[in-house]
Amino acid sequence: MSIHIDAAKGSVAPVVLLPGDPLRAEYMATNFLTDVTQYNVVRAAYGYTGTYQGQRLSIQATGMGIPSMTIYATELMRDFGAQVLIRTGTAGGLADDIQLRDIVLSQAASTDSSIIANTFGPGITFAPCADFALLRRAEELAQDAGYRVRVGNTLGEDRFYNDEMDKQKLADYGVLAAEMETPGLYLAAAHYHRQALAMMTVSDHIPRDEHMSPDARQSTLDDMIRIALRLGSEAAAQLDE
Ligand SMILES: O=P(O)(O)O[C@H]1O[C@H](CO)[C@@H](O)[C@H]1O
Ligand SMILES: O=c1cc[nH]c(=O)[nH]1
Repeated sequence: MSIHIDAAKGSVAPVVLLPGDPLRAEYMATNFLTDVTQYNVVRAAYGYTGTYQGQRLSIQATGMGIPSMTIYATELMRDFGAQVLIRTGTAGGLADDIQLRDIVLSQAASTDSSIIANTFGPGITFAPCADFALLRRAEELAQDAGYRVRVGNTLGEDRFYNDEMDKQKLADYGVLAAEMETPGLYLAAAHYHRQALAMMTVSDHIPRDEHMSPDARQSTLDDMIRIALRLGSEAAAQLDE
């Protein structure tokens, strides 16, 4: 067990999907996995392990924000041996041509967080980025399924409510969407030499003040969840080889 995950070693699979919302973790486990066991309830950060298309996968809620994400990502990799981490989140669109329901794959994660400076000191602006093999395969799976998918730079911001930040400028520089965890995930994965990818469904468009209805949110998240599960099960099969 670790400080925030009260589970026996071996109860977490090498491939872990990471929604922020614990209820999304429960929804994913209940609706998509078979032979499910719940391995964590500490702080209601639910964790489940089950089977998808013959492969053992885990789903761990990470909470909101980079500090929370880095706790779970670190403990999963350091204490439970997780090798592949796939975030299944939501995001607010920034770019003009992003629409609600799009799936965004975070190729690189810009941030206003201090974690980069805390890690590398002044003078270095480390660029947290996705594992390329996961990124390429996720895009392929989404394209093949006919989903609208975008790949690019995302913003992992420290504050959900932040009207001081010049988000228009970020959009002008190609940042597709904003969320709150991916820089922490990519930085932790780089530290432990593991593979990570963040995928987000666009649930809001920030400049246009658009928001997905609860029904649309549910069905569109299902599309992303299927891509993440398929990607995760392929990664698990490769780890077994
Ligand atoms: O839907 P999740 O995965 O929680 O992700 C997004 O939603 C939360 C904000 O509402 C933040 O955690 C943000 O990153
Ligand atoms: O961080 C987030 C997540 C969803 N929608 C937003 O506007 N921001």
